[in-house]
Amino acid sequence: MSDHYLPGLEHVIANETSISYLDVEKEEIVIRGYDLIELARHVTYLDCVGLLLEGALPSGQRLLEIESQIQSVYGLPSNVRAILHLMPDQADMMDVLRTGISALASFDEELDDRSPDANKRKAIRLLAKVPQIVAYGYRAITKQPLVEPDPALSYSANFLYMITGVIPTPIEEAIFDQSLIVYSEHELPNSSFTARVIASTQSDLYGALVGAVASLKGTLHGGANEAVMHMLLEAGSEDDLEVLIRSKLARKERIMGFGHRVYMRKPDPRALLMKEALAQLAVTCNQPELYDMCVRGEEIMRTEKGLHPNLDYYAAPVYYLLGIPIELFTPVFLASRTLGISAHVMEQHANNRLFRPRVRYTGARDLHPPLRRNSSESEDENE
Ligand SMILES: CC(=O)SCCNC(=O)CCNC(=O)[C@H](O)C(C)(C)COP(=O)(O)OP(=O)(O)OC[C@H]1O[C@@H](n2cnc3c(N)ncnc32)[C@H](O)[C@@H]1OP(=O)(O)O
Ligand SMILES: O=C([O-])CC(=O)C(=O)O
Repeated sequence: MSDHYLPGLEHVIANETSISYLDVEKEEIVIRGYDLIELARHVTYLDCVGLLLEGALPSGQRLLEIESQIQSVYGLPSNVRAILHLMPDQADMMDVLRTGISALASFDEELDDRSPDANKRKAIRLLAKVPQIVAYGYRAITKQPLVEPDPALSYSANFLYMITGVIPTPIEEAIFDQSLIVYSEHELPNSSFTARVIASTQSDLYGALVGAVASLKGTLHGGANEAVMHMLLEAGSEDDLEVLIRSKLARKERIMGFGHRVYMRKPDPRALLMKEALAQLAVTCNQPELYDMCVRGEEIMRTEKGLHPNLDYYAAPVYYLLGIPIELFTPVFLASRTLGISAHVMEQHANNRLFRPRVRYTGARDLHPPLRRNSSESEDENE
């Protein structure tokens, strides 16, 4: 047994996969052979559903089938809706989502069937229902009118519509779809790893996804997109953002939306795409100052720390301009990542080896407990 220990499993190869790979040198995110950014520019999120779950980009006919399969299972069981209504007003939306997915599991008749076909059908059901848990859960808790899915809309337009209650413009729809693609899969982040670890015990897709929700909630991972928006709003202007970032850095605080375990000091290609989207939206929404503020933040971090923005830095203001409530930024990320996580769980189930690593022990040895069980006499002796 090797006693080589790398904290945080940094640089450790923990899996073989044919799903995706971060080629940091080439600044490319490889998704089943394709460049993620090229996919985001040319195809739709539903194409990526075919690519990730079935291994190849779907034909036009298959794409229509995927769309109708998803639409045919839109809707939440009434008991799941009731559970969402019971969540307290102050609940974190990631906790609401975790609870909703967990509740949904027991309504899936194929829950414990780990065959590739059953897993794919469950993934399709999750892709239909997770966005609705996000939108419905938020509206239930904030006591807003509930918005049912509209099958006349595209997958992404419908998701945004269920959240905002307004049918998006074609530009908004296209940008939101691109954001879902860039959030859909990213090799082996903490959340997908968590899901694979859970799946490796032969546990089910829903359980693995619930674990991934808990992982993604943290601000070192998905939770950063919400933290970024709070920081931008707290600053309110370019100059004040500079002051805020500098004062945080002086206090040795982390600036959310910057840095990445794998990219380290190289750019995250997804952030560049979302920066373009922000530039476009800032014009259509007449909010050029938000774009300028973000660019200033990026420049300060590059000069002060040599760090680049990650996807969350530019996705946050994009979601803000799309009218998505800040509490839903991370849930939307999870809804999109449900796709990649499902692919990882399917791959794990298809070629499984239980995850069970070892530790480097740093605790005490050779201690002996007091003898409490024999008699009160011997216990007294020990005291
Ligand atoms: C979609 C996603 O999930 S992307 C990640 C989203 N998360 C965030 O944006 C949170 C902010 N970022 C971070 O905390 C980190 O960059 C992480 C957690 C993402 C990656 O961290 P790690 O790989 O553990 O990097 P590590 O902690 O070793 O940092 C290396 C150096 O960069 C600094 N650093 C890294 N990120 C940041 C940051 N956001 N702000 C300020 N300094 C930072 C560290 O302080 C450290 O500096 P030092 O060498 O002077 O001590
Ligand atoms: O890869 C990571 O560690 C985090 C990340 O960017 C993602 O999950 O999209």
